[in-house]
Amino acid sequence: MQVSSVSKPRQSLLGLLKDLYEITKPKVVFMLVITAIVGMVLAQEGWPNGERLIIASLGIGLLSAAAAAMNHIVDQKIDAKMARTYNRPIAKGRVTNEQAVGFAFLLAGLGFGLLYAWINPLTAWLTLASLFGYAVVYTLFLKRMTPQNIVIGGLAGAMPPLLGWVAMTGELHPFSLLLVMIIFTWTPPHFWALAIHRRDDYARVNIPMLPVTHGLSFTKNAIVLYTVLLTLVCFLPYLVAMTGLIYLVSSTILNVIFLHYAWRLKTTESPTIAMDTFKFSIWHLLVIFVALLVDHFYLIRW
Ligand code: HEM
Ligand SMILES: CC(C)=CCC/C(C)=C/CC/C(C)=C/COP(=O)(O)OP(=O)(O)O
Repeated sequence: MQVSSVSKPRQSLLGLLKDLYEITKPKVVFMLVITAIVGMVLAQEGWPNGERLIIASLGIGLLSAAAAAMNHIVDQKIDAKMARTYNRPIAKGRVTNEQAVGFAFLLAGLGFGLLYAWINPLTAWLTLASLFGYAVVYTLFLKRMTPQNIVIGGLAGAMPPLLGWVAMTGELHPFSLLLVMIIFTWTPPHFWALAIHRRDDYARVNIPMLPVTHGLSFTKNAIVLYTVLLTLVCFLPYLVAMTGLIYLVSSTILNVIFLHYAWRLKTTESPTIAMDTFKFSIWHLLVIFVALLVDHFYLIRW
């Protein structure tokens, strides 16, 4: 049999599975599911029904993973040109468009079906809307159009606590919106810190991220302002008696540290401070959501 010299070597099944796993952005999806679970737990007294919690987490996780895979499909050309992303499976051609599209729709169908059949239609539709918000509205349009891309697009990634809450109760509760607001105001400092570090990457592919369009100084000020806003938003769950002192003390300490990072990012020239701030942002959100859980079970009011 003749093998064309231009044909790519076929990769093993294990290699393909690893690549498909990678395009689901597993660490991000893990974090999204944690925030959804916190929404589920806070929706009632004590623990929610275990089986319902697992199915809802699976459904929200599958739709988030599908959204991430769609982001890889839409962004493959720019991913191929950026130092951070050039080795991604679709950008490199290790996963074909047909494979990726089939995989993304399979995950989306499974996730939607699980939520619709076993949880409730409202959760299924809202989660599908979040997928659409991230994979289409953010990735296909906003990302390429405006430096406010991640502020508006961040709403999709902020939705899981509300999705989790609706999964348990079938209703939209204002308390769940406070959790959405925390992630919504956290997203700009989370991402812009990374975008400062990767500014040249985004400039090369003409993606109008804030440090490219408005410069470093403007972006650093915006990070400080959003971190102040985040700190204020984090007081709200305590002020409306949704949470107790464990949450208040934990979130305040975390926000003071985040503010310190943001201030150092603005005022020092350290080459590592932008990435340090980005990395801290992930721990910050994770610990705040763990604190919400602990607070739910060991409520201390003052
Ligand atoms: C529009 C909103 C967002 C944007 C633009 C954004 C951007 C990014 C980017 C570019 C990375 C990759 C950094 C790298 O490759 O080293 C990243 C990593 C990460 N993001 Fe975000 N993010 C957003 C929202 C979120 C949300 C809502 C969450 C979770 C609640 C989240 C959690 C994470 C985590 C856990 C990582 C680390 C992943 C890893 O180490 O592989 N992000 N984010
Ligand atoms: C159903 C549901 C809750 C959907 C939300 C799905 C989701 C994966 C949200 C996370 C947001 C995120 C990682 C944005 C980065 O995209 P980017 O294209 O700017 O980053 P990249 O260059 O690393 O791909």
